This record gives sequence, C-alpha cells and structure tokens, in this order.
Amino acid sequence: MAAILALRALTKSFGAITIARDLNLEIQEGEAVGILGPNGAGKTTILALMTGALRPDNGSIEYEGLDIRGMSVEERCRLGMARAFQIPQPFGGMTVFENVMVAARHGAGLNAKEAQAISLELLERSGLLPFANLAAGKLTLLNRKRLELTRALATKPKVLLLDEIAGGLSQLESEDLINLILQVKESGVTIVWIEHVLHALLSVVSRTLVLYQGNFIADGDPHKVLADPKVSEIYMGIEVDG
Ligand SMILES: Nc1ncnc2c1ncn2[C@@H]1O[C@H](COP(=O)(O)OP(=O)(O)OP(=O)(O)O)[C@@H](O)[C@H]1O
Repeated sequence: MAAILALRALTKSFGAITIARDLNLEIQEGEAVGILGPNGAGKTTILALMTGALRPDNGSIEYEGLDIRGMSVEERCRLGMARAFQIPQPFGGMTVFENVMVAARHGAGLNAKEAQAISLELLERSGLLPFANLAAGKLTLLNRKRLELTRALATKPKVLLLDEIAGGLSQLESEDLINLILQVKESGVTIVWIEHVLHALLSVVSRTLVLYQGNFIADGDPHKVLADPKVSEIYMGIEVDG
C-alpha cells in the first residue's frame, strides 16, 4: 500500500545548520507518529516542509503517492493536510464559531450550509459549543488549544500535523487535550506530532522518530526508541518532559 505521506531524499539547510540530510520517511494511513529531537533539531521545520510553508533544497514530499513539492499550503490543505500550531493562532476578534467556519469554508472548501453543520458538530465534540459566540481572543489557553485543533479538523484532514500543542497545560488540561486527539486518531486520521511533553505524546503515538543533525537516528516503538542509548545520550542534560 502506498504511504499517505512520504519524504524522499529530503534535504534542507539554513546556512550552516542542516535540518534534513537525504531524509526518507513513509507514514501509512491511520498511523500516529511522534517526532522527537533536541531543541533546534529542526522538527518544526520538517512540519513546515510537509505543509508547504517551507520548500526543501532537494528531494520530494509525496501525499497519497502524488508529488506535492510545488503545491502551496492552501493546495495541500485542500488535499487533506492540516496543521495545528504550538502557539494557537485564532483570529482573536472573531468568535469561536466564526473561526471554525473560516477553516471549514476555506480550508475544506465547503459551502456555507455544510460548513455550519461541521463547525457545530466539531465544537460540540471539542467541548467548545458553550463558547461559540465568544471572541476567540478571550478563551483560556486550554480552550484556545481546543480551538486550534477544532479549526484544523474543520478542514477535514486526512493527515493532522501537530506542533507542540500540549505545552503550558496542567496535567488535567493536557489529559483533556489528549482525549480529543485520541478521538481524532480513532476516527482514522493520520497524526504526525512533534511534542516535548513526552507523557502526552506517548499516550497517543505508536511510532516515534528522533531527528538529530539532519537524520532520523531512531524509528520504531516509542518505548524502545526512548530506551535506545543513542537517544538517551542526545537527551542527556536536556529536559524533555515539561
Ligand atoms: N526561516 C529560518 N531561517 C533561518 N534559520 C531558521 C529558520 N527556521 C528555523 N531556523 C533554524 O533552524 C533550526 C531548527 O529550528 P526548528 O524550529 O525547526 O527546530 P525544532 O526542533 O522545532 O526546535 P524546538 O524544539 O526548539 O521547537 C534552529 O537553529 C533555527 O534557528
């Protein structure tokens, strides 16, 4: 079966900093994959290459077997790739409902009626319905993160890319967010998640990669990857759980 998302000999540098060195990766439909790596390893850059916010120096990215290298963020979003950011980026002056509507209309290309239906359904699922008419800028951090996830889901993704969304939450709040992400996973959406909050990541992903100096130095069962001496050596002295 063709991978839903693949990196083929991907290369990317910023001056002397190499982010990806002939990087290869295949992610199958329905997989939940975590990408770890020390600060500055290039995890966010890899997600940006996947979504189209950045272009590789060389190599290609395939989505459902299609070379999407030349496609914009919007084109990739229409195909089914959505990204939720580390720092939630709602339109603060618009209501929660309007924020989700924009994603459904422009991200998924739905008409007003379809967009309204999916927006209400997703707001209900994420527990945000009581805040639907509130200005998004007034939400608490947890609710802003829920909104960020809801907006990504409103684009009807087949692949959901999560960029450190568990940071800054209490234990209870992160459990809430994890439950929401688990529901998304159970619905069959493929998840690629970069996250420093390890316990959150480990409760969702079944495969973990470690990015270091332009290469994936480990790939496999998350607990085995974390027990790998190569991985512990990299993380020595670096706080990964917090
Ligand atoms: N547009 C850019 N131009 C130049 N350098 C950049 C650019 N974007 C990122 N970098 C550099 O590339 C490196 C990787 O950054 P990136 O944010 O992808 O790492 P990361 O693994 O996500 O880090 P963190 O875990 O701290 O979020 C960093 O040294 C960063 O300063």
